[in-house]
This record gives sequence, structure tokens and C-alpha cells, in this order.
Amino acid sequence: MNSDKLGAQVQALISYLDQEAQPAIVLDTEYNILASNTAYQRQFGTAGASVVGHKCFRVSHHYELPCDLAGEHCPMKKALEKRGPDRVLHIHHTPRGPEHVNVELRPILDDERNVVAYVEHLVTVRQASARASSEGLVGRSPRFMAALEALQRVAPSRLPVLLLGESGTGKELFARALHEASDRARGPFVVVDCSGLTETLFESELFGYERGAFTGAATRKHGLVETARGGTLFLDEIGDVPLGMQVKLLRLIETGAFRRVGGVETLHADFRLVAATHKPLRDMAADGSFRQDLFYRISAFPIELPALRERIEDLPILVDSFLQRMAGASGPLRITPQAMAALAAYAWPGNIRELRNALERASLFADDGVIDTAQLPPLLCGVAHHTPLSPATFPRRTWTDADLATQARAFAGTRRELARHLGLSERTLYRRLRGLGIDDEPG
Ligand SMILES: Nc1ncnc2c1ncn2[C@@H]1O[C@H](COP(=O)(O)OP(=O)(O)OP(=O)(O)O)[C@@H](O)[C@H]1O
Repeated sequence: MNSDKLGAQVQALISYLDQEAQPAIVLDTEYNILASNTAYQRQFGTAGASVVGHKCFRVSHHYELPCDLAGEHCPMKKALEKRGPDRVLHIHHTPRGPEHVNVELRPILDDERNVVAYVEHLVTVRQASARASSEGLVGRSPRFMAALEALQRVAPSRLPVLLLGESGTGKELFARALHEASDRARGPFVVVDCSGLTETLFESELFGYERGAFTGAATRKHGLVETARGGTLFLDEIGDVPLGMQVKLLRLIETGAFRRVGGVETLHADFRLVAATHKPLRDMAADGSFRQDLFYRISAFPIELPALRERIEDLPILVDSFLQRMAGASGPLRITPQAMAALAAYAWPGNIRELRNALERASLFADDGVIDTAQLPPLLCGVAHHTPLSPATFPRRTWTDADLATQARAFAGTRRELARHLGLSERTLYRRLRGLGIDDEPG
């Protein structure tokens, strides 16, 4: 196509794209930016510096080479091969610093199906930050990005999502992010902790009850399924749902129908299901300790959340984020390179929760505003001088039942402090202690 004709077409295209609220650029087949719309200039532009005439990989990534040659997925290459749109989650440089951006590239074809140009739409992902942040999900490692990309893909649909990951990997935070990225974001986000509940309690929590349904049911109570109307129901630790209750849960998910305990009226639920577990649910379905039909119903879209040791590249921005979040009047604490190296060499069985707790503890000892190795928990420094354990050899459950029982008996503080000390969530600690027959708060 001659360049005048292409120029006129690009101009027509850009006047059309200018009316869109979404940032967009037009590219030629050599990665040159031919034009950008007003939304792009407002969100990604720098005053007085036009991106037109620059290479896209230079502007968005500060690379000297196209993304695929720099080891990243290049949507241009894929769109050219497919002669169709391609989508990818990238980290782009923006005037605000690095950001997660959903990039969708559409090729423009001529009469002979040759690609003559591309239109790229960019949407900043608001549910996670690629730099240290005072709130929410933080991460930029490939494993984290894979989970975030899956979240972005599935969020707009109604499909149930199953979050898989060890304790403290951020399953609840991810579930919340999924809710916020969905069209139900204005509705409620309701968390149901499925661990440690008897079948009867589970049923009345979930479905509610009618007045007089059982002794003590003085008034009608709405269940969490009703509370979640128009929003998202997050079933945490779904692997712990009692077998007898699983069939009722399946019926609820399949038909949307349920009854309050003691009620005759069939009610209709309206929620998006997100479930999470640290347990090997597939194996449990195979050995009969979890219903297979329920497993298949909830596992249509599994997302694996990596353990912290599998995304250790994220450690610096996680540490900075937590130091920001803990900052007092004199600003955030600093951390020495030695302390950071010790954190990087540790295997983090309690994952991000354990990291946050270790930093909170260290902050109490950092009198001069600096965290060094001396301020880190002794357990962590002891391990830090050895070779870090590889993910393959690291046991999934670090605190054995026997260890946990000993710790619970020996520990002088509250259960909350014990949970922090062990790098477990309070819920997980209570559930495991209950399983061991240790219920009482130490007196
Ligand atoms: N990517 C992340 N960025 C920042 N903070 C995170 C991230 N992931 C988890 N956290 C923090 O780590 C802690 C544990 O997260 P969360 O409770 O979501 O984990 P979980 O997998 O649901 O744990 P459990 O299975 O024990 O309930 C929380 O304080 C959460 O804010």
C-alpha cells in the first residue's frame, strides 16, 4: 500500500479511536508508533514528548529490542501469525513507574490479507501493583504474572474459580481482586471459612434458618448465600467442607436453589463462586474424601498461586510494600542489603504472611529505623546462612502436628501471637489445633 494512502487511513482511524475512553496507539509492522489517541496521551504520555515515531518496545519497556527478542511474549508476532487479535499482560513503564497493563493488539489487513498496521489497546490493571504499594496485591515475577493474567481472563465471566496455594500465598487477597475485576464489584464480597465447621453449623451459616428451626433460633436469619446476592461468595478451605454438606453445596452451585434450615420455600441464589484450598483436592476426589462431582464443578478454572520461594524475585517490592504499610511518623524503616539477602535465602514456609510478620517483629527492634540481620527472627537468620531449600524438597506442611502441639503447649502468649510466631493464619492455627484436640486459649 502506498504511504499516502496508509497515512490517510491512519488519520481516519485515529480520529475514530480518539472518541474512545480506552488508551490506544496505531503501529506499523516495524514496531513504529504512528499515532496515539487522547486517552493514551492522558494516561501514558509525558508532556512535551510525543511517542509518535518511536518504537513501541522502547516506549513501553525501555528495551532496545522487540519483546520476543528480549525474552517476552510479543503480541505483534502472534497477531501477525494468526492474522487476528492477541492479548498479553505486560509490565509497562509509565509516567507513574512500572504498571501491569493488559495489551490487546488487532492487525489491520489489506485486501490480500497482508497486515499493514496494528491497533493496540492498553488497559491498566488496577487489582495489582508492579511496584511497592501501600495496599493490595504486589508482584511482578513470571509466576505471579501468570496467576494475575489468569485472574484477568476469568474475571469478566461467571465461571467458578478455584484458587490453589499454600497457606499465606494470598488466596483471600486474590479472591478479593477477582471480585473487584468482575462486573459484580459493586456487589458484596462474602467470605465463608469452611474449616472447622460441623455439618449443621455449616448449613445454617450458609443457608440461614427460619424462626424455630432449632432450639435458640428465635428469629429468622439470612445465610451467607443470601448476603452474597449480586456479588461473590468466597469459600475458603473448601477441602474442609464436611462430606454430608458437599452434596447440598453441589446442588446450590448447579441449580442456584436452596432452602433455609427449617424452611419450605425454595430460594434462588445469585453469586459468583470463588473457592480456595491448600489441600490436594484432585487426590482427595480420587480417594473419595472429596466428592468428585463437586470437584469437577468447582475446578473448571484453577489458578495456582506460587509459594513465596517460587517468586523470590518479588521479595524486594514486597518488603518495601510492607515497610511502607508499617511506617510510623518518621517514615518507612530501611533494610540493609545483608538483611535483604538473609530474607532472600530463607524458604518461607508461611509465605507472604510469614514475611509480613517477620518484618513487623523486626520493626519493633529497629531502634535506629534500620532493619539489619540482628533484628530478624533468629529462626530465619539461622536458616539464612544455609543453602535455601529448593521448592521440590521443601515440605508442603512445615509444622507437623507434633511440632504444632509442642509449640501450642510451650507458647506463653495468646493464640493470635502464636499464629504470628508460626507464620500461620489464625484460622489455620485454630483449625489445626482443633484437629489435635487442643482448643483452649492458654490461661
Ligand atoms: N501478592 C501480595 N502482595 C501483598 N501482600 C500480599 C500478597 N499476597 C498475600 N499478601 C498478604 O499476605 C497475608 C496473607 O494473605 P492471605 O490471607 O490472602 O493468604 P491465604 O493464602 O488466604 O492464607 P490462608 O490459606 O492461611 O488463609 C495478608 O496479609 C495479605 O495481605
